[in-house]
Amino acid sequence: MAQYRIVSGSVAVISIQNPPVNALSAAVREGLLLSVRAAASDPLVRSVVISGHNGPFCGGADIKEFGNVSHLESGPHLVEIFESVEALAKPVVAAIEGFALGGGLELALACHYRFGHSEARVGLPEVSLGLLPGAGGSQRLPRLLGVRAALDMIVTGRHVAAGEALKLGLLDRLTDGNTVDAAVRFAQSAEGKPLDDRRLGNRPCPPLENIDAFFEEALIHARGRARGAAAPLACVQAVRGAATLPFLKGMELEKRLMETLMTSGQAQASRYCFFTERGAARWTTPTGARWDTCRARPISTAAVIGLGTMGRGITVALARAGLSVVAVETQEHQLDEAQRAVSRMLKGGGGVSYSADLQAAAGADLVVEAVFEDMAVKEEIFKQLSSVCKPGALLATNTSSLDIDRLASCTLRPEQVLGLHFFAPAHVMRLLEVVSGPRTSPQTVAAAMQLGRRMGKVSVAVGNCPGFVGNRMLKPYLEQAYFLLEEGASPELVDAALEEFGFPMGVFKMSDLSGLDIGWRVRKEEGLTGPGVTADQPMRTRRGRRYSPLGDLMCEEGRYGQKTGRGWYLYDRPGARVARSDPWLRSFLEEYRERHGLLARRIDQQEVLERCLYALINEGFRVLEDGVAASPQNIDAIYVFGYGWPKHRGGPMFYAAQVGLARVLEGLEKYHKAHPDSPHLQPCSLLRRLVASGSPPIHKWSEVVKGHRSQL
Ligand SMILES: CC(C)(COP(=O)(O)OP(=O)(O)OC[C@H]1O[C@@H](n2cnc3c(N)ncnc32)[C@H](O)[C@@H]1OP(=O)(O)O)[C@@H](O)C(=O)NCCC(=O)NCCSC(=O)/C=C/CCCCCCCCCCCCC(=O)O
Repeated sequence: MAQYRIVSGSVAVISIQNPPVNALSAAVREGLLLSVRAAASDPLVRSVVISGHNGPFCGGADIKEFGNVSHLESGPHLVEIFESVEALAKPVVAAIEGFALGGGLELALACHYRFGHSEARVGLPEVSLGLLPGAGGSQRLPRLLGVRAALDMIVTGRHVAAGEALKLGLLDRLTDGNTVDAAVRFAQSAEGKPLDDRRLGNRPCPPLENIDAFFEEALIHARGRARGAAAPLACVQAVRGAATLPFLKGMELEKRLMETLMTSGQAQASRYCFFTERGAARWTTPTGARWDTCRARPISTAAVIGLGTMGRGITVALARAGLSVVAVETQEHQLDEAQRAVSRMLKGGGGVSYSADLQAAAGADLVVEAVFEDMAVKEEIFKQLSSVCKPGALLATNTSSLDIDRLASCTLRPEQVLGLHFFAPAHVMRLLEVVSGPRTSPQTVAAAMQLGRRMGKVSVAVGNCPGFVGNRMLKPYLEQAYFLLEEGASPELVDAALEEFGFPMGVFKMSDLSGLDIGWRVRKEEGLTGPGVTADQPMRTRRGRRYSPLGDLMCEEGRYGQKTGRGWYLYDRPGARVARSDPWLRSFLEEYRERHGLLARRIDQQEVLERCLYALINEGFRVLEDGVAASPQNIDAIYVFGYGWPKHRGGPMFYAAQVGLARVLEGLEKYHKAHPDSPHLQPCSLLRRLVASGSPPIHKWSEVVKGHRSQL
């Protein structure tokens, strides 16, 4: 687990060996400490190089051990090992290839010199795991870089490229060649030289003026960005310790803060997200296809049909992944504008050609249709693509809710039809829902999942149903928010509750951002509003269920959200982003309630959260029951990476487990009793069964799900 060898007569090379990322597991820690002691006691050894075996230096502490305190406590502790490294009376050089992250960089900081490959990256990303750099990183980095630069790295957790790390003084030298060889040569040149000044634990932190004001401001800033996460604030406290306390006292503070974080629900949730993100690559589909039994055909050319906002973003995402893309827009004026916009985003041409003719898609391996949400238009395009495109080409739609199977039926190659549901802006958002219908072939899914990875997306394979997974679950959430307005809440109250929970924006601000007219169009297609609804129908009931026409009424007033400068909030001008409360809306809601005989009551944030989130979670259980998502982890990945669900709360299904399934069930029962005309509040049978089976942990839910028959 740590290889030890002597090279060039006097240099001990200690190589961390734990593929794939050389994480610091108990066995590695054991090996590392033994090796350091061996180097210390061998009189022939005059210097030491620490490297990673087979490429990467070290991905940090072994995150898999974090859930288990006995694992964490077995083997020597990182702090103890790093102290031994720093105290060594022989120069120690870290040879960093690939990455040095978290505990990996903390190890490098304990070394006396740091050599990096020019393509390496370094960082302290513990904050995104709900932690802080708890093996001396929060104390050594500020002593090396100064408080400002260290605080930025620690609070954001960002990866820093080698070039920047050199400029910051984090790396001493860079090489384009073999890092270990260069480090060995350097170590030999440093043999016998004094090391006191190279030990960061001996150094004071570079002084900073107005230190109290600096940290007060840093805390306010971190609190604003943390959205309820504790780790960023603890990071600020720890760095303040580095700036104001002697090293050993700072280390004690770091340890206390780390112990609190490590055992917190937030760290557990963040860790869960880390593995959930990676687990999505091991996909399965409702038809039984699996990631490890299908070979993907490579995709190197793509066509995008329709160059509105989504089509442009998709073009950029594909081009950035190295595909050669032809972007097709049949409306000439839109084509020119799109070409300029895409070129701007790509900062140049970037392998994209443009055409106004669908025939241009003929040679593509993959076509992504991204025209507006109109089934008839999409059906026509799929019919044409079926004959235009080469055999074997995959035909994808970027619809956010329409039936993939219906589109597949318009083609002569239904097994090659799928949904690629990108999220706006498509070149930025990490999530991709890969939607397969009953006839989509496993190879098609495999190719799409592989492409998603190339684009740097978290790709989640889901089944076909209205809204797929994400938007299907969003519907009951939105519906409850509307109902709450009818019952007496304001958009500000609902949004404040959700933002305090950790969403970047509440449901009404989100609705203003994406445009109220989108949902209006969908409701018209579904026959819930518009000309198909006769005057004798009750306004607040559809198909025997409670219905809120509030969104429709807003659209009839021309209030589409940010784009019209008015929605649930008021904006300075169309397209402006800063939401202000609108007195008009207050009167509008009062008049609406009066017209419908609704008595406004006092609603608190707790009710907002329970009504909106439990309804969404309940639909999540239905999604699992139907087999549309393969696992609760996949649902959580969708919500964290596509819908702004706060990472430190793990995703809706994880949150339900953390709250307690019995409590969620009880809440739903209570609210359904009070609102029997709202079926989304009726607890789903899977939730009941899970509670009846003693609320097993989330990774065992699949055993209960298996008892259900998939409806797909
Ligand atoms: C950039 C990466 C490293 C690589 O990316 P990529 O090449 O794309 O590969 P991936 O698909 O991401 O990963 C490949 C597989 O490797 C697994 N993996 C990755 N990193 C780790 C890791 N650090 N540990 C374990 N496993 C890891 C990954 O899951 C993949 O496997 P699989 O597909 O899931 O099977 C990228 O992977 C990356 O970014 N990794 C994470 C880097 C990171 O965040 N590092 C920081 C880790 S935290 C840390 O280092 C902390 C250090 C200080 C610890 C101090 C401990 C003190 C404990 C005191 C508390 C006491 C508690 C007291 C309790 C009580 O009260 O009793």
